[in-house]
Amino acid sequence: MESHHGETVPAVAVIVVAAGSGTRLGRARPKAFVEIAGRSILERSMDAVSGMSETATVVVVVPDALVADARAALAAAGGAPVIVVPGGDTRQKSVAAGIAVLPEGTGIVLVHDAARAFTPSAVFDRVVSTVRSSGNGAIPGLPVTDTIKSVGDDGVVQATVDRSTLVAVQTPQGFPRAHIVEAYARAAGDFTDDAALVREAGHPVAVVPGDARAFKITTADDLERADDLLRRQGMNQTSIRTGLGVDAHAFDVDAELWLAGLHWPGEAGLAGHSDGDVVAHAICDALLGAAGLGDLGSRFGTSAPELAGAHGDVFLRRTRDILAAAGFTVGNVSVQLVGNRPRFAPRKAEADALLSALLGAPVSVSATTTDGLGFAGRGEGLTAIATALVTLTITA
Ligand SMILES: Nc1ccn([C@@H]2O[C@H](COP(=O)(O)OP(=O)(O)OP(=O)(O)O)[C@@H](O)[C@H]2O)c(=O)n1
Ligand SMILES: C[C@](O)(CO)[C@H](O)COP(=O)(O)O
Repeated sequence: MESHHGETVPAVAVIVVAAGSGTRLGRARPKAFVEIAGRSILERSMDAVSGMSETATVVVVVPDALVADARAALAAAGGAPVIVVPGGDTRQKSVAAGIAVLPEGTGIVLVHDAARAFTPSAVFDRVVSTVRSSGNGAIPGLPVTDTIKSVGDDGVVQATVDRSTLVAVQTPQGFPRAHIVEAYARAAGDFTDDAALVREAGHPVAVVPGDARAFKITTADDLERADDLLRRQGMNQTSIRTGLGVDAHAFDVDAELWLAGLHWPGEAGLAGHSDGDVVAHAICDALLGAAGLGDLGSRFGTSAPELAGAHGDVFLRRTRDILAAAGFTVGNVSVQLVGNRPRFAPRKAEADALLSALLGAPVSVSATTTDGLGFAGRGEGLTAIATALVTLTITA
């Protein structure tokens, strides 16, 4: 996919595997079609996919006998069109059926268990952003909290396993398309997750933070847990707030340029008490404003000697921590840089990845000029305008 500024942004596809029978759940219907409080497990999973920050192609893999029903139900639910295909008799075969119908131009593939019906959309975004910035696979995982034992056939404990290197992995699992296509083409044997195949094919896979709500509905107890979660969500109120931040600095030809947290060798710098990084400063103002927690000036005034010459990442980390301490979660940030130089597009992906990692949420920076108008058009300085979305959950 070609972006406004000419750089290539890999298009994302999500394969939702929903073709399992749900033997361990023990219901008459295949598991993904079992309802929780009036909506099927599959429909609830689709909510998380629709909540992703970027639009993805969605492929849903269902039992052969339910393809027509699923097509009708998903079309009736509205939203973007979904490709529905029949699965196989193992999860791996169902994923392979989804891979076979991926459209041309897909660059990043996420595979998600429909059975993880309450996975927050932020987990999908986190996986996409890590695959995009690293060029390798990424899977969500949680630390193992129980003591783990290996046990012999006789039921007697053999050893205590060191859990410090263990992680319980979830979905969505994301990969560059070439890695997962190669891994499935070479698959020898049946594996329980996609990362295992991709590792077998020799590609690295990173673990990113998972989420307790991404638990897999496997047994009847898990259905009860799902009911409880819905009840608790009904009692919690999430407040969504947006904020706007604007910053401008004049060029200083004797200074080094730091912009969007990056060093730009050979470019004129920006004048200021700190390093003048307008992108970082506008983001901080947008975040603080959204949370009603002041602004850059009141939080990090020019009287603070330790902030003289400070780089943008210092302000971003501090702002992130101020919001987290007050209970806010950053949803996403969008920034537009206004000015003639530097040419931003070649380093957009690098800037987005750095800022997203700093804030733990998707950040997208774009750039534009003013057709020669105003101080930016005359090449006297730079402006950045940022918007931020933050959420605050109040538990009743
Ligand atoms: N042949 C299969 C088996 C599993 N899955 C999907 O893979 C995910 C994870 O599998 P699991 O939870 O183990 O589902 P089931 O195989 O249905 O469960 P069981 O082993 O209890 O039968 C589920 O969303 C399931 O629908 C699939 O698409 N095709
Ligand atoms: C893909 C998976 O959900 C990651 O935890 C898991 O491996 C599926 O395993 P199952 O044996 O099919 O339940």
